[in-house]
Amino acid sequence: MGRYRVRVATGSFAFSGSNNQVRLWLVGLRAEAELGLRLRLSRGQMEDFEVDVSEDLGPLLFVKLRKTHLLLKDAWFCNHITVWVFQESTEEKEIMFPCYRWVQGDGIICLPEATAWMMRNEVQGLFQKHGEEELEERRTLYRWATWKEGLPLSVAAASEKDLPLDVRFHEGKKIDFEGTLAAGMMDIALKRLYTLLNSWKSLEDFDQIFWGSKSALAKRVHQSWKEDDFFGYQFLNGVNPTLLRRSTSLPTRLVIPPELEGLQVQLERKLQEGCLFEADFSLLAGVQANVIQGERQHLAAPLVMLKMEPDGKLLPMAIQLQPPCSGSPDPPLFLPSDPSLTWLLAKAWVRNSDFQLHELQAHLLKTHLVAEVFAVATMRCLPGMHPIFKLLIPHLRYTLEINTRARTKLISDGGIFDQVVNTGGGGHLDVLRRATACLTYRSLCPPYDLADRGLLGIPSALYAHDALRLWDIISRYVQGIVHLYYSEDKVVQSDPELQAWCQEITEIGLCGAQERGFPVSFQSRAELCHFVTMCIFTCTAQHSGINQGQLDWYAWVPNAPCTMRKPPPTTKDVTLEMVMATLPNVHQACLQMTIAWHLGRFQPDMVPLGHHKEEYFAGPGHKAVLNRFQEDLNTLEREIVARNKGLDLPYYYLQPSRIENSITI
Ligand SMILES: CC/C=C\C/C=C\C/C=C\C/C=C\C/C=C\C/C=C\CCC(=O)O
Ligand SMILES: [Fe+2]
Repeated sequence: MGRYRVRVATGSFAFSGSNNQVRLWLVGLRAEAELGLRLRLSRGQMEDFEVDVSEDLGPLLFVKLRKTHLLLKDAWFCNHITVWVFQESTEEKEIMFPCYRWVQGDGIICLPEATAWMMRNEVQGLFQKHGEEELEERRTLYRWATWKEGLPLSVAAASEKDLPLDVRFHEGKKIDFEGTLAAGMMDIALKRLYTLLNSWKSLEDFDQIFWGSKSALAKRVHQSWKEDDFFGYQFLNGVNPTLLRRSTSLPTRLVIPPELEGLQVQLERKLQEGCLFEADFSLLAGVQANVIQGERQHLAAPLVMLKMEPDGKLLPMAIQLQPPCSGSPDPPLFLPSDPSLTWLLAKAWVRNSDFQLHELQAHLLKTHLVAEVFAVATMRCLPGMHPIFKLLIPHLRYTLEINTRARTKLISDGGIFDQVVNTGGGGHLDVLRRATACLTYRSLCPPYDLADRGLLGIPSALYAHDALRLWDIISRYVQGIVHLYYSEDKVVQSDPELQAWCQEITEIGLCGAQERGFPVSFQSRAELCHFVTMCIFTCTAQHSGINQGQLDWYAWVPNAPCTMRKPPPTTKDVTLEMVMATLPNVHQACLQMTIAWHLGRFQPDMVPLGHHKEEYFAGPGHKAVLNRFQEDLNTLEREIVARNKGLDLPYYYLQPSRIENSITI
């Protein structure tokens, strides 16, 4: 009683095709019919068929798929099924059934049509029921686990092999990821061999391992790392732009000895002028340092005071390496006027502390682990036809696998942190715990975070500028989509799946983060938009801003030493021997360079922000919103490129074409 054209689209990456047979059914409101097609599921191909169906199916609701095999199971990646219904008046009506999943095993997969969510209360509750069944299954596939107490929950998986195929790396990504690591290990072997024959006594000796692939900015770091303005610059626009604050008073931990009265006066003057800034690493105070191959490493918890010059340069004025401690003499203040090696070592200590807070707090916790909570909650709470699922899923690609790998190779017992980082051996977990305990909702939202840190309206604060622009662009995109589906606040309030998702993130995934400003429900469209903007910003722009700099700023090891092998200086007598005995040894330095390159380099299969190919939504409204998003991103791209042309040091981590659509590395 009807004629249909059916298109079956197979994914285009390796192994997407399949030799197995797939059976297809069209499911309408009144009846369903098997199509009896013989599909050739070739990678990257679309196959079209015309079929006649004798029953009256009524309006089409679902397509059902079932893969069967004789001997060999061969998973198939289905992009989507599209059906055109021939109407009486030859006009065709197109109906989309997005899939973008692996079809494995011989279970039935049921794809609701793309606009199902709008009709969930109609068609006899069939969509509703489908959504409930889907969630029931997903809740068994994606379970929460406590990897370590005091950290956000993670996905239950002992290794990446335990993860569902749909969230695993595709073959190309896996080969690239594992291949570059292997190549990096070869590099290390060669460098160690080479340095065996040479001495390791002066800072220039680090040149012996400073070869292989490195960026132009890394070479500039090599050249300029000792300069004070270069040191200051990194707090604004380096690998970790998240710590600096404008001072509102002199920090209480800053004890200025009477002989430095002049410094006190200067600090107070800068404070009054609004040009005084601070970077406080107190979170590291008292953290146990690692023991690497029997040698105790050391940690500091510095405070750096900086002033901003009229030309926008940020210059360090004083460094206190440890907080004062009752019963001990006051910690010394290191100054730019100190002997040059003394000052250099004090700055190196700050850079080492920044490495810890950057990697553990800004990078791992505030992008990777938080994004994982969004990912698991999304899989558990939002059915595939839910608009927020469709909006977020492209921004969650590969995150569960990269994080699972981090838990088994990077921050695990015996992992990279234990091997070469001074917080390793458990201290790193304490830092993560402390950072989790003070993680606020505001700190994940640049308009608030930058205001709280007093960093608005500073022309030389390029991260801040670009982050705000991106926040606005993402926010407009989110609002565009949300307003298509939520006509008023009441629709938000009465969406039980959405409310459960919010609650699951805050109360379960983030372990009771409502105390730190995270919402447990959404009362309005605006609250929903703000939260979803935060999710997308975190998974895209923020991660790119924090991740890419590893390549540039961590390749020249003295600029950001992964460990310190001697205690922080307590006097100003510093020799070159002390500096070299403190900085990482050859092996530690080599491993840092390799991992920084591995994690910071451009990802070959990267999808730029807003340019995913999957089409989960149907209809012109959504297309227009997405086009607008892409145009806004292009405009920002041009602005940043033009700005950077005039800069001595370009800032490109938040250039839209370099921002990945999700956390994949
Ligand atoms: C110099 C960089 C040193 C440490 C990097 C620290 C934190 C990075 C934070 C998040 C990165 C997330 C995931 C990366 C996961 C695994 C790759 C790392 C090492 C793999 C080593 C291996 O597989 O043998
Ligand atoms: Fe990362």
